Amino acid sequence: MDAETEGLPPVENENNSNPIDIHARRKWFKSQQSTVATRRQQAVCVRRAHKIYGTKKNPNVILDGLNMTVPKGAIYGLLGASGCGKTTLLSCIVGRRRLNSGEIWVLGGRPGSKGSGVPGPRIGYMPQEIALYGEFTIRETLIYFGWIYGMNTDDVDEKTDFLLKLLQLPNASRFVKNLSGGQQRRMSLAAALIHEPELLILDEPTVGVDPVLRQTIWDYLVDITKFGKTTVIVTTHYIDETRQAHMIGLMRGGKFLAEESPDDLLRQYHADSLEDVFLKLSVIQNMGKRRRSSIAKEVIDAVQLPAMTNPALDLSHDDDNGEISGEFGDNISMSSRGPDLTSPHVVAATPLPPEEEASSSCSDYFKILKSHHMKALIWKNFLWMWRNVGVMCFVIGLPVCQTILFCLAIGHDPTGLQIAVSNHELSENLLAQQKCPIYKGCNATMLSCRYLEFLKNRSVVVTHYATDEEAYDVVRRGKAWGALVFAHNYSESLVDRTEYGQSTPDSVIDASELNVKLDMSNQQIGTLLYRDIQYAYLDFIENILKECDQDPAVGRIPIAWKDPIYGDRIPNFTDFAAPGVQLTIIFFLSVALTSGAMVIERNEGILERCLVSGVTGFEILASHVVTQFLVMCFQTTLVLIFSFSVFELTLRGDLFWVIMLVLETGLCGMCFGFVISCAVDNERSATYLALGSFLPIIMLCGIIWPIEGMHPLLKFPSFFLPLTLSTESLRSITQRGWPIEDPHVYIGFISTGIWILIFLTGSILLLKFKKG
Ligand SMILES: Nc1ncnc2c1ncn2[C@@H]1O[C@H](COP(=O)(O)OP(=O)(O)OP(=O)(O)O)[C@@H](O)[C@H]1O
Repeated sequence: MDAETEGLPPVENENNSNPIDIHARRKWFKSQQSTVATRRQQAVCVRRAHKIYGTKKNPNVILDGLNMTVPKGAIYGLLGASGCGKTTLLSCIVGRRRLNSGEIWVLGGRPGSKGSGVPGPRIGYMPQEIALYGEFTIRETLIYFGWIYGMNTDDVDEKTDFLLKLLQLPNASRFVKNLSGGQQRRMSLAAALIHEPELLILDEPTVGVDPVLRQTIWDYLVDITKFGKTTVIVTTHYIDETRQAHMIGLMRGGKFLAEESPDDLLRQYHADSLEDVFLKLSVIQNMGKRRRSSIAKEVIDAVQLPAMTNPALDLSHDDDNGEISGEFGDNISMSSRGPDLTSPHVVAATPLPPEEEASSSCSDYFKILKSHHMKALIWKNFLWMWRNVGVMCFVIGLPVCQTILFCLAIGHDPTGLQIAVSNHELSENLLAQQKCPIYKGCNATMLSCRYLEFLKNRSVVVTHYATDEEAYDVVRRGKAWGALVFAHNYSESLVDRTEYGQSTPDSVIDASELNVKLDMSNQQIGTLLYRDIQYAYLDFIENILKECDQDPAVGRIPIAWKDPIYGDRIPNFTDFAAPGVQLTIIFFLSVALTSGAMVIERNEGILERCLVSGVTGFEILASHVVTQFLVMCFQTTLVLIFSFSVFELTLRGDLFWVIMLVLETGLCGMCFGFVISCAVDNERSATYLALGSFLPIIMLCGIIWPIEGMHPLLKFPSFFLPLTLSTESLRSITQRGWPIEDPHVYIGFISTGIWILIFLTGSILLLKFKKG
C-alpha cells in the first residue's frame, strides 16, 4: 500500500466479492487527518462531545470532549466500565439524545437531519432493554419490525427462518414473554438484524448468551462487515470478545483512553489481554490527577506501565488536550491541520446525504404519515388489544358500568326518611298502637292525621312519640331527620284560623301551626324535607277545600307555576349531572387508555426503538388515535344506549350531535393522555397526573355544581377548561333541545376542537424535544 492510499477508509464495492484479510483491513483504520469531508466519510464520527446530566449546580458529566471515529465496514467495540456512558453515547449517535456541545456525523449526515436516514432504516438498533412486546410471538415481532423497515411479509418470513437458525431461537410461534432472558436478548438482536442495516448498533448483545453462541454471533458480525457494506458498533462487558473487532474504543471518565485495533493496543502496551490494556490505560489516566484514584493502590502497584516515549500515550495530562485525545484512530483535530478536500481520502464511496442541521421547522413535526409505518403500528395496536382481550373488555365495559351506577345511584329523591311526630291530638291508646285515624270528606276531626297521610305519600316514614322532647331526642340521636309537633287543639285552631281571618288571636295562630325541627346537616335531605313538608301541606289544604265544595285555588299561595319553558316542573339532579358525567367518563377513560399505552411502550424501551427505526412521534400518536378511537366508539355507543334507552334520561335535541360531541370529547381525552404519556417517564407519574387533573376538572367544569355558584375568581378560568363549554353544550342539546346553530351548542364543539389541537401539538413537541 503506498503512502497516498494508506489510511483510506474501506471503499464500498458491491462487485468486490473477495473477503479482505482482516489485518489488511485494520491497516485502513489508521490515524488520518480529520476534515468535515473525512468525517462524513466515516460510518460514525463524534467530535468534542460533551454530555451532562443533572442540574447546573450538580452536573454529572458523562461525555467530556469525547472524539470517536468508526470507519465504514468496521466492527467497533465500545468498551468501558458500567455507567461510564456507553449507552448515552449510543443514544446520541442514533439521534435519541442531544449533546450539550460537540458534533456527531452518522453515515455522512447529522442524526435527525432531513435526508440523513438517521434515525431510520439505515440503522439497526438493539437497545440494552429487551424492548419487545411480550404478548407477541417471535414471528409477529419480526413482521412488525420488518414492516416498519418497509420489508414485505415474504422477505420477513425468509429472513426470520435464517435468524432463528443463526441465533438458535425456538419455534417462531413462541411468545416473547415465554422466552428465557438470553433468548429474549437474541430475539432483540434478531429484530435489529432483520432489515440488514448499514449501521448496526448493538448495546450488549451477548449478555446471557453462552460462549458457543457468542462466538457464532461474532462470526456473523465479522461476516456481514466483510465487504464493507455494514458497520457494527457493539458494547460489551466481555472485553476479550472484542479481539475480533477491527477497532475498539476504551472509554473512561467521559473520554476514550484509546481508540485502536486490538492487536496494536496489545503490542503498544505489552499486554496479554485487552483487560490488561484497559487497566494500564486507566492507571496512566489517573496519574498526575489531583483527585483520589478510583483504582486500588495494590492494583496500581502491580501494573507495569510501558515507557512513555510516545507523548500521545501519556494520558495523565489529557485535561489539556482539547480536541486531541491521543493519536488514536481519527482523533486528530481538524483545526490542527488544514482541511484537504482534494485528498483521495475524501472521495465519497456512496452518495452522502445533504449536509443539514437538525430540522426544526414546524411542518417537519407533522410529516406525512408513511403507509408502511402506519400499517405496522396499527396492526401492532390491534394485535396488542387482541392479546389483551380481557383488559379490552374491561376498558370497553367500564364506562357502561359507570353510567349504570350513575343512573342508579345519583339524582333520585331519597325515600323512607324517618320523621318523629309528637301529636297531642292522639289519645294514649292510639299512641300505643301507633294509629292516627283519618276522617275523610268535609270533616275537621283529627286534621293532623290527615296532613300526615299526605306527608307519608311523599315517601316519609312517620313514627309517633308521646312528648315533644322524645321526638327531638330521636332526631338528636340521628334516628330521624326531623320532628313535627301538633298542638292538642290543632284541628280546631286551624278551622278557627280560617274563620276568624284577620282577627285570629295569637293563641289560635300558635296552636294551628305545625312546629318543625329538622336535621339540616345533610343539605340534600334537609332541602327535600323542607320542600315535601310544604308541598304536603298544600295538597292537604286543597283536598279539604275540595271536599267542602270550595275552590282549592283559595288555599294555594298566589303564585301560578305554569309549565316550564325547558325541563320538568320538578327538575331532577340526574338530568342536570348526566351530560357532565357522560363526558367526564369518556374523557378520563380515554386519558387512561392513551397515557397507559404510551407509557408502557416507553417503559419497555419499545418507543425508543421504534423512534430509532425511523417512525415519527406523530405516526405513533396517529396509530393510537386510530385504534383507541375504535375502542371509544364502542364505549360511546354503549354509554348512550344505556343513558337514553335503558335509563331514559332526558334527550330533547338531536342524538347525532350528542354522539359527535361525546366522540370529540373522547378524542380530546386521548390527546390529553398523549400529553401525559409524553411528559412523564413512568406509569406511576402518569397515574398521578391523570388523577390530579380529574378532580379539578370535575369541580371546575360545572359538572356537579353550576358555574354561576362558583367563587368569582374561579368562574372565569373555569370557562377555559376542556369540559366546561362541552358540558354546557351537551346540556343545551339534551335538556333544551337546542340545535347546532345555537352559539351555546357550537361553542362546545369549537372549544373541544381547540383543546384537541393544543394537546396534540403539545404531545408532538414533547416527543420531539424530550430526548434528554
Ligand atoms: N436520563 C438520565 N438522567 C440522569 N442520569 C443518567 C440518565 N441516563 C443515564 N444516566 C447516568 O449516566 C451515566 C452513564 O449511563 P449509561 O447508561 O450511559 O452507562 P453505560 O456505560 O451504558 O452503563 P452500563 O454498561 O451499565 O449499561 C450513569 O451514571 C447513569 O446513572
